[in-house]
Amino acid sequence: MLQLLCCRASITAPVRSLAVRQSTVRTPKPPGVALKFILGPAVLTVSARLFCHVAHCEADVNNNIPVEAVAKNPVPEFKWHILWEFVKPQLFALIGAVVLAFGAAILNIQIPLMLGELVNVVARHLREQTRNYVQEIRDPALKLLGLYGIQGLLTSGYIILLSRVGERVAADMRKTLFASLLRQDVAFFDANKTGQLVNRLTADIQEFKSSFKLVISQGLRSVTQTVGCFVSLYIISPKLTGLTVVVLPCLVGAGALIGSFLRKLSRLSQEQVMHFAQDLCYCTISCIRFEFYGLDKSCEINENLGTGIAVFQGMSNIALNCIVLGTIFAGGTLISRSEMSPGDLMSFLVASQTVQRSLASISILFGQMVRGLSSGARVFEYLALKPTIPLSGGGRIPYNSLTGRVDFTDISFSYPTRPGHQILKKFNLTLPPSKTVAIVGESGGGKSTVASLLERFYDPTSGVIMLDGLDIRTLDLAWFRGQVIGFINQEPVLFGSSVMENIRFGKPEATDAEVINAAKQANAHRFITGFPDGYNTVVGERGVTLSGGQKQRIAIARALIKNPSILVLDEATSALDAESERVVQEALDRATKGRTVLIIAHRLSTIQGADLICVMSDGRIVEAGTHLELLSKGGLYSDLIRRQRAEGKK
Ligand SMILES: Nc1ncnc2c1ncn2[C@@H]1O[C@H](COP(=O)(O)OP(=O)(O)OP(=O)(O)O)[C@@H](O)[C@H]1O
Repeated sequence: MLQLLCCRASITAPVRSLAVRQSTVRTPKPPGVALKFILGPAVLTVSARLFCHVAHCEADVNNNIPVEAVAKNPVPEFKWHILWEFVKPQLFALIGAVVLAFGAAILNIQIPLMLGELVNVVARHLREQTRNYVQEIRDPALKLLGLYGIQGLLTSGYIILLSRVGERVAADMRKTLFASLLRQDVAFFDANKTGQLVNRLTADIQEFKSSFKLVISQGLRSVTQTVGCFVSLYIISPKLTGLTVVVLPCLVGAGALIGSFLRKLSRLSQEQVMHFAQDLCYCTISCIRFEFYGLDKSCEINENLGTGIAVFQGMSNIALNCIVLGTIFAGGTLISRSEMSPGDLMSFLVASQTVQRSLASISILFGQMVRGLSSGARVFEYLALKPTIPLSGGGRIPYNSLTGRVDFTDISFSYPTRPGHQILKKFNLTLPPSKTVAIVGESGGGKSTVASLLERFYDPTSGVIMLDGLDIRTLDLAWFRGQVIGFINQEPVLFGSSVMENIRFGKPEATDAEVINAAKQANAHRFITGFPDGYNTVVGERGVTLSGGQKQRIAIARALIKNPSILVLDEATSALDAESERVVQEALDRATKGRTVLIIAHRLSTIQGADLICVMSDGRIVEAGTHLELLSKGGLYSDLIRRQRAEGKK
């Protein structure tokens, strides 16, 4: 699929032949891993983690965006209604996943309370030395075990469901985006880089899928757990919870201050790297010393940033440990006053750790969500694109009454990517039915542009192109390209399938007999049957296992199989050696009989038999006639002939 897209987007030739037919789940690194075992009142730890993480996160986000995009592209808007269209078919699975995740989160809230119960049993046993310890502990222990089991099952369940939803949504998005890209006209591929398109099909969709799964699963769990455990904390000990809430704003304030300083440093470092990357594009030897200075500066800022983060982590470690100590101290006081049991203290510490983990995970998820939304927005931007030249709709001319006469009337044209550069200026030309017209002229004069306009790869800026007196813009494009015009150019695009499939690409419903007949007309049958696998021979990627002349004859067969009324040959033999050219020319001579033919040629020797030869210069036709007429005129054409003969002798 991607190969097809690269093929379509990288050069116009493949685009033309196509146009004729028409998890790694990224788990965010937990910040402050060193603090893993700290049992601190969560809210307090979170502020530290949150701000520290934001600094990292910002650096990460920027690192993923190409310099060019950071500099120029505004982030497109995320369209929720488009996402809804993809999610709708998976709604049942999604609701199931949400319910299971919610259930798992509720059970997670119960676990600290159950642990507290267990500790109370142990403490009572120590205090009262009861003999039936096993009997007493069995029930709460089994309950806890059951809770762990159910929680595990629910977790597996929602992860399975969510990954199913994520994969299907991503696959649907990829298919729809690919189809949407294939519908675009050639001007779109002129303006957009292949890498960018492939990136949207792969990296952006992957990023969106990972974020989607992560945000729903962990987001739901974390929010539920945070709220639930907070309620538990309050129920266990309103006093301890109150203490926590008093300390919180101080820590959040300090964290915010240091966090904003670190973010500033991170931004500075990013800007430095960005400037370096941009400057490098234009850098000459003379400015290399300056660039080294830039690199040193960036290194210095990064070192400062590293030191800042390290100090921040160290300080938050100390703060968190002190808070655990403080909680145990305050809890111990409450226990000694019989206002709290040891089990309650245990529950408080475990619940607060759950809140701490959940809040830290929410802070990570926030960064992930921003990334996911911008990836999704980039994908949706291309999904919503409408081609300026629609592939279907419009009239058709019945085959029996189609004569194949083409008129270019007062055509002016500039490529959309270069609107100021006019290629054709009031260009006029008629291709009479069943006649061969050749266009010659200097390189870059606009000959291939005439063929592109006839194929409707672009529409003229002004003027009209008519088929049998009808403006081609009013005709059904799929019919026009698929049945009326056959196009053969210098670089035929073959796909890595069999010869049979490659020829059938011109007319998907063709029978084997039709394929063989087209191959015979194209002088290709003999060499194809000479292969051990005949028509089933696989031609290799882009036809690498065939010679230039063989590829060209398969392309001719592909064009002939649809029995087109008009044939466009754009430098069809110019890439071939003399022997291959002779064989291909023979095929072409046969193929052009009885059709309206437009030949664009470099080698003038190949078009001497044309009914009309037109010489192009400065965007219009300046001379026209047969070979002999033009020679006797002694104008531009005879000049070109003379020059080519002189070059041939060299
Ligand atoms: N896709 C495009 N976008 C912008 N400009 C283009 C595009 N394709 C061609 N051009 C420009 O249009 C002009 C005419 O190109 P065209 O290919 O029609 O010339 P040509 O006469 O066929 O040349 P040659 O004989 O070398 O094939 C050239 O200046 C070329 O640079």
